[in-house]
Amino acid sequence: MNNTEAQTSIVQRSEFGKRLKASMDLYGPLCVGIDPHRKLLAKWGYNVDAQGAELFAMRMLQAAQGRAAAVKFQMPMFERYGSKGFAALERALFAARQMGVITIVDCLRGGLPTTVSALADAYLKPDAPMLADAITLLPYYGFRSLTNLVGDALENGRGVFIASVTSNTEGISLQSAIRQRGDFPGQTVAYGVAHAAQNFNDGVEGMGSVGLIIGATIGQWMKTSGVDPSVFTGPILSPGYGWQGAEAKDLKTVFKGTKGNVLVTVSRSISSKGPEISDLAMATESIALDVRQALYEAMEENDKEGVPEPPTHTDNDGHDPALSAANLADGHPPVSTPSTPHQLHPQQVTQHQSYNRFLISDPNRRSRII
Ligand SMILES: O=c1ccn([C@@H]2O[C@H](COP(=O)(O)O)[C@@H](O)[C@H]2O)c(=O)[nH]1
Repeated sequence: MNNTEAQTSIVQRSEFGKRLKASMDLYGPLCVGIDPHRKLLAKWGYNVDAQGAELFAMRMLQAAQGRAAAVKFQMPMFERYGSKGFAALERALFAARQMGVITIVDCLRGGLPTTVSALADAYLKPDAPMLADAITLLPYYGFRSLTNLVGDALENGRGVFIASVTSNTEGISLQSAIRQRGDFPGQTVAYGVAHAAQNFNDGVEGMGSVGLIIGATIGQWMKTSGVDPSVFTGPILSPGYGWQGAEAKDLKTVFKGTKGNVLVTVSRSISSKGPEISDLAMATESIALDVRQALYEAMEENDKEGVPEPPTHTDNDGHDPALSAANLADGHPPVSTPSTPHQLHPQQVTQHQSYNRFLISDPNRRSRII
């Protein structure tokens, strides 16, 4: 690879993270989940079929546009209608692109490398029929089974979210299991996933493009999981808030010390307020505010524990004029400062120093997040 190619590759590899971060800076850390549950379609007065799912998706998109950083489509809830369901998802994704909304397709897939490579053709390559900005993946065939697919995503300026600690409490028994051999022996399954994902983000300025899924419901299991979200520099997609029971205090516990890279995805707590777009919009705005406040306080938690806070330069309202929405919309990259040491389990420190190296310590982050 020559220098220009290498440069292009670096730009492409960081593109999704930069776009998502700019959107989070503009609209806050909420992702609106578009899950056309059959009960909701009936409640909204739609047919329980592909057309109903599409109409539902279009309404949710309108409520999300300008109020949330991204939307997440629940793929199996379209797939259940067969080819018509896929066509509905295709059109909803096309509409989202036209509206400038960042899209995640929650396909939660995993498999042998050659098999999952087909997902890049379906969702991530420029001529993909269901082109999305990112997809979700399951790592339980081993993280390396996903390596080529992750590479395809990055080379096309797109991203992935890989399940590390899922929001269903049953998941923790598998995810906190200790690896017996292979990569990361002696560490939990979830830790190995987080570390392998972080490797892709190392060296990327600002937020990376390889994300994790960490449920907001699993506060009591965080230590057991072996995962420390505060040292991860890619985006973290967090389901579980609202309908599944997680509250603001849980976001503060799970994401203590994170640096503006948590994207909370909320579906039923918004869609259950439909079908009126004004009601959906109100629910979106209200949840967006609560989530933003909770994550801001989660960031502060770490500051209280002695991590020095760099000086901020704000105007009287506490906003940094240099980081106005317009400025960020112009694509100005986030400012990074050198990393700050973080507490890890001693075994983790010796074996996996690099997991700890890339804290995003952003002097302007307060004013950007508030
Ligand atoms: O660990 C996970 C991974 C994915 N999800 C998905 O997120 C949404 C949550 O919807 P709510 O209605 O806000 O509960 C849904 O699509 C799940 O399949 C998850 O919940 N947990």
